[in-house]
Amino acid sequence: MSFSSKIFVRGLATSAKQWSPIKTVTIIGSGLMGSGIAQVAASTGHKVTVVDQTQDIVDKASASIKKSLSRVVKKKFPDDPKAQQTYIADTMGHLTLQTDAVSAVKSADLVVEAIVENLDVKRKLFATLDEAAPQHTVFASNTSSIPIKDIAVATKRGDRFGGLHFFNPVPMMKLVEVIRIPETSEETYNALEAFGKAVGKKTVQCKDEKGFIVNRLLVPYMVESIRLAERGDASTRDIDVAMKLGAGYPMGPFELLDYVGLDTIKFILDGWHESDPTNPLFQPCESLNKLVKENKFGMKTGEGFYSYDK
Ligand SMILES: CCCCCCCCCCCCCC(=O)CC(=O)SCCNC(=O)CCNC(=O)[C@H](O)C(C)(C)COP(=O)(O)OP(=O)(O)OC[C@H]1O[C@@H](n2cnc3c(N)ncnc32)[C@H](O)[C@@H]1OP(=O)(O)O
Ligand SMILES: NC(=O)C1=CN([C@@H]2O[C@H](COP(=O)(O)OP(=O)(O)OC[C@H]3O[C@@H](n4cnc5c(N)ncnc54)[C@H](O)[C@@H]3O)[C@@H](O)[C@H]2O)C=CC1
Repeated sequence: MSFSSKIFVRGLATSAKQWSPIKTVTIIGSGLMGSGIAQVAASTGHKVTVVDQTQDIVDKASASIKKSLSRVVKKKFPDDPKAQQTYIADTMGHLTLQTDAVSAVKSADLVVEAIVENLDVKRKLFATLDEAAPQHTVFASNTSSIPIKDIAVATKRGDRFGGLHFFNPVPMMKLVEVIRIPETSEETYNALEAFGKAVGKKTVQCKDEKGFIVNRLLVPYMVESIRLAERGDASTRDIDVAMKLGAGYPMGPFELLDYVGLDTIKFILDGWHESDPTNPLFQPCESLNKLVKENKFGMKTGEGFYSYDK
């Protein structure tokens, strides 16, 4: 191991040039994604604090994580209830859930933001955390669609800011997109990539452009799916069946839209439409807007393009 890498691995976070492997993680937002990121970080030995707005929300997140873990352990430790319970207890033992973001970042090596897909709310959060977090703390957003640089401007730590874009459901999806902005230091990028691998994911790197890789390619597919249904060319159900049986997708587009959350989808599409109003891909979708107006966000509310047992 070269001299520099020895410093690289052993060095304490005493200067911007050195970093320690990420051990303590704070996740802001305990919804679909934040709870999943917390789960995979805690189950891989990281000390995790998850923050949301109310105790009721974090209690729900705790229950959701336990439910997911109970599914994971059935496959991980078949016919071994003791090992199953130990895995769940160990994971939950690494998790703290609370509602105070400022205290939650005081000893964080990494803060991952997974709150609502709204730039102003993200900026406000990061500006507050930038004042509260230690100098060495790395910030990352799990945003689906907002350029990381547009979020990072709210802080004074562009060199310690990046994107960690996980996929839903986090315990099952093997990918995380690691995004850097021009200011992201090499040490920060390496720390983010190492964290992605440490939680069991395959990392890919991409530029800080709209939708990174996967979402940028999902847009034409999912937008055209809705247009196809709105034109009456096929039903949502048949479009889903067709893509699962004809293209081998695990979910059809409408199942996926309901799974992701129509509120999030609308935030994404509205944001891209605002930034590129003439792009035909980003034109508003009538059926999507109608469902969101009726608070039908998909699986998370029990009804979207389809209805679900809550
Ligand atoms: C109007 C249109 C506008 C478009 C605008 C722009 C759109 C751009 C895209 C926006 C996307 C935004 C989201 C984002 O940023 C990125 C994403 O995350 S995209 C989504 C990526 N994810 C997928 O594509 C998921 C595809 N689906 C699947 O992989 C599978 O269906 C899934 C794994 C979810 C479920 O598996 P399946 O076999 O289909 O069925 P089961 O439910 O029976 O599960 C089988 C098995 O798997 C385990 N398991 C499943 N879920 C979990 C979980 N949450 N936790 C733990 N374990 C889980 C479990 O063992 C299951 O077995 P059981 O016996 O049922 O327990
Ligand atoms: N849903 C999906 O499939 C994916 C979503 N993402 C991104 O992850 C982020 C979160 O998305 P979801 O988990 O789906 O949303 P969600 O709606 O399930 O969860 C968001 C959570 O953030 C909390 N929150 C909002 N403002 C907050 C604040 N100021 N402080 C603390 N908590 C706050 C909410 O109470 C809610 O629990 C978004 O940026 C989204 O684009 C990324 C990949 C996949």
